[in-house]
Amino acid sequence: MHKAGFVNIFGKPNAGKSTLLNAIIGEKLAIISPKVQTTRHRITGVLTQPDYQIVFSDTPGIIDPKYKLHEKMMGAVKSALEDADVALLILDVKDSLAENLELFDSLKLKVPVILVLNKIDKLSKEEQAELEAKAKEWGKATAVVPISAMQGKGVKDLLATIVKLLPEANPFYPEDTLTDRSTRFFVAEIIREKIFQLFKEEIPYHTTVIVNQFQEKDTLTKISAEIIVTRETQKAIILGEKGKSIREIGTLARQDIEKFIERKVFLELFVKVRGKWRDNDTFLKEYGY
Ligand SMILES: Nc1nc2c(ncn2[C@@H]2O[C@H](COP(=O)(O)OP(=O)(O)OP(=O)(O)O)[C@@H](O)[C@H]2O)c(=O)[nH]1
Repeated sequence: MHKAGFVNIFGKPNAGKSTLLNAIIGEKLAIISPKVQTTRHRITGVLTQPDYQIVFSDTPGIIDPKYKLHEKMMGAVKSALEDADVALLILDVKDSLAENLELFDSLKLKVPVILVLNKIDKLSKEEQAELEAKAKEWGKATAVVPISAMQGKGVKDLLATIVKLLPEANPFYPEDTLTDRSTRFFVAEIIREKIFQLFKEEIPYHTTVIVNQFQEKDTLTKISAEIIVTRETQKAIILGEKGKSIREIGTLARQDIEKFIERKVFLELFVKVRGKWRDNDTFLKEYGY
């Protein structure tokens, strides 16, 4: 009997959705940073085993639609709600349980729910047992599974729990598929990740990245990308003194892209100012939101 289905991962920003997805798929699919709202797109990761296939989506953290960009992100959350076989609702164990449950209640889910308690490496055994008991009292989850996505703890149990809830079906994707996103997309995400890691406060939130050129040459892959910001002052910060900062972004990103595509990479980065890209529908479309 073969099982297959779609599983969506929901949770507040920083709950650990991307880390979990990466732990499951075993490749660096989603970018990870300690700042909130790094994940802006739905990312599908596909796990294929002899007797099952799970298609995962990592949705943007649940947030208020303050900007148009945020509205699009919430759109992604809603569309994910409608097409899953199982929903993983994930929370940070150090965050308020009541608040998270209230948020999950507001989603009005009609699919089976697995409540995932993440970051248990931050709790003692007693604290974990107490939290699990409280989480079970919620009553709306088919299962409550404690994990540490970072350490890979509990991930096997979680997979077994998911598989039990999946319908009988043939695989949806060929067995070597890891994701339906293009390499270009991941390249842009890796560059964005470096910006998140290197710059403080609001800079990363005013930034997007587009890959303009992706050319496979004989000995290397030539990539040219634009970093889009909203103000000249931000451009100056991204460039840094005598281009020091952008060179740093470039070096770090190139190393990771080389690991990801397993080829030598020549990476060219440009910074462009596009005022208010976050509130402009045409730009948002062009940048893939
Ligand atoms: N201690 C600990 N930290 C974790 C664990 N899982 C994730 N983190 C950390 O929590 C932070 C957020 O993780 P992400 O996976 O980016 O969270 P996310 O839910 O995808 O966040 P958004 O992209 O903002 O929606 C990162 O600093 C992770 O390293 C865990 O099991 N234990």
